[in-house]
Amino acid sequence: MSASPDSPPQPRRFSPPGALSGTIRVPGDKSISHRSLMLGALAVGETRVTGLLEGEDVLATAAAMRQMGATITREDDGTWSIHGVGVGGLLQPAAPLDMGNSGTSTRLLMGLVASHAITATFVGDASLSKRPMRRVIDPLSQIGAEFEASEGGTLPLTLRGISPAVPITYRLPVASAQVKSAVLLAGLNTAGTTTVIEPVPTRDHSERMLKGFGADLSVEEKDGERIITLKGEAELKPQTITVPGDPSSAAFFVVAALLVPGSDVLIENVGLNPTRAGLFGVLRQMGGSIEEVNAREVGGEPVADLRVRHSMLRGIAVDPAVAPSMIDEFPVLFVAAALAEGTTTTTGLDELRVKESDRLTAMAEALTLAGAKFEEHEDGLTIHGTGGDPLPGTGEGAAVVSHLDHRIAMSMAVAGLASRNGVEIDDVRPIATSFPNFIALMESLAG
Ligand SMILES: O=C(O)C1=C[C@@H](OP(=O)(O)O)[C@@H](O)[C@H](O)C1
Ligand SMILES: C=C(OP(=O)(O)O)C(=O)O
Repeated sequence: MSASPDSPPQPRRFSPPGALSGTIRVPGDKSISHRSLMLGALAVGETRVTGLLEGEDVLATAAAMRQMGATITREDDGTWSIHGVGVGGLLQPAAPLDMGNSGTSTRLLMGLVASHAITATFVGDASLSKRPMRRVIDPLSQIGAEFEASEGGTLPLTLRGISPAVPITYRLPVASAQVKSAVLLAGLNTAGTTTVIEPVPTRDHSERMLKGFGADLSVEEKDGERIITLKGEAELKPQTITVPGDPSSAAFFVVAALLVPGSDVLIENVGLNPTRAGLFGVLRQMGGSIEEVNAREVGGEPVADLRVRHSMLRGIAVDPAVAPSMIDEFPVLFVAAALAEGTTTTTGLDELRVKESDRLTAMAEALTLAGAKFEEHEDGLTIHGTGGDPLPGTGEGAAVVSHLDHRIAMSMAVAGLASRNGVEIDDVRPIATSFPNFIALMESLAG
């Protein structure tokens, strides 16, 4: 699978498989994989990474870091080796940085470039070129970087970094780990103290990993807010990193096992950082049988194996406060809710409208086509579940539209497993951005 514009769309039908059973291991965490490459590229010496996610988004980050001077190689056993250039040592890229479909690559790399005296042009695919970049342009302009971008603040854009940059204190206007990380990464090569105030906590991989690489970073909690302080002109020390499995990828198989009658599945090595694991708590609240076994720590992150068994789910009102800890998991939660008993309400999800697609409208359209019942609101969906009956599925000649969004494609693949007639998806190429072996793992569980 490749989302390269040169290859034609790949439609595919996902049909009810019978019970799912067996043991699988999902690929490495996407957020941690991006950050391993970026921080490794800024350390002096060799960083070694095992379990790196080899999806298109992460490979776009690797290519960009190479364009800016890092030496990054994959060894035959799958270990990645990164020789960094040192903080302040990024080189002027000779060509535009192609970010593909990846918001994380774009926003975090904009932070890195902003405090180096280099100029970079960022380009991306049709989905990424619609996504808002003003949220990083604003704080990075405050440090002194300059931008040439369209009125709407979208890609393609050119960023002229500055060194020395001005250290800032920035209060996040949106709950976004990407914006937080962009400001912190810019702070690495900025003399003085950079502070980010986070009114709503988001995934904390940047903080954990910056500390792990030896940056002087501290986090204080005050009046329910997180205040993150980073001392600049850092010297990062190379690390040996084991990337835990991605909970956002495990989510699809957790929901599939809950929905398909008779299923009993073990998903090994799932990262359970509390800023990421919100979905599993919500599914348990709905009555889902998800057991954590062999809880341990991998690469400084909590990890466990998840045993998931088919369960009758009940609709609930999902607390909007958990949204940041499961922000990428709502599309597949909507699928779970579509088969629950009673009504599930979700609110506070405006951010879903600016992901790879507008995930509220895309899921509303896709679930309608598959026969689910719900209402779309400004900031969420209300879903009326079937009470455990399979969804009808898509009819002859009808295909759900994935809008270049891997999570829409994978969520509707799960809906197909839990349907009577199967679900046809217009294009499964986007799945390769975050989960290249998704279909192979699904087939292995279906026996
Ligand atoms: O920092 C990260 O690695 C990510 C942050 C989130 O985006 P936002 O910062 O836009 O919420 C998430 O949706 C994305 O998949 C990965
Ligand atoms: C939103 C996502 O990723 P990104 O912002 O990196 O494109 C995602 O993986 O669901």
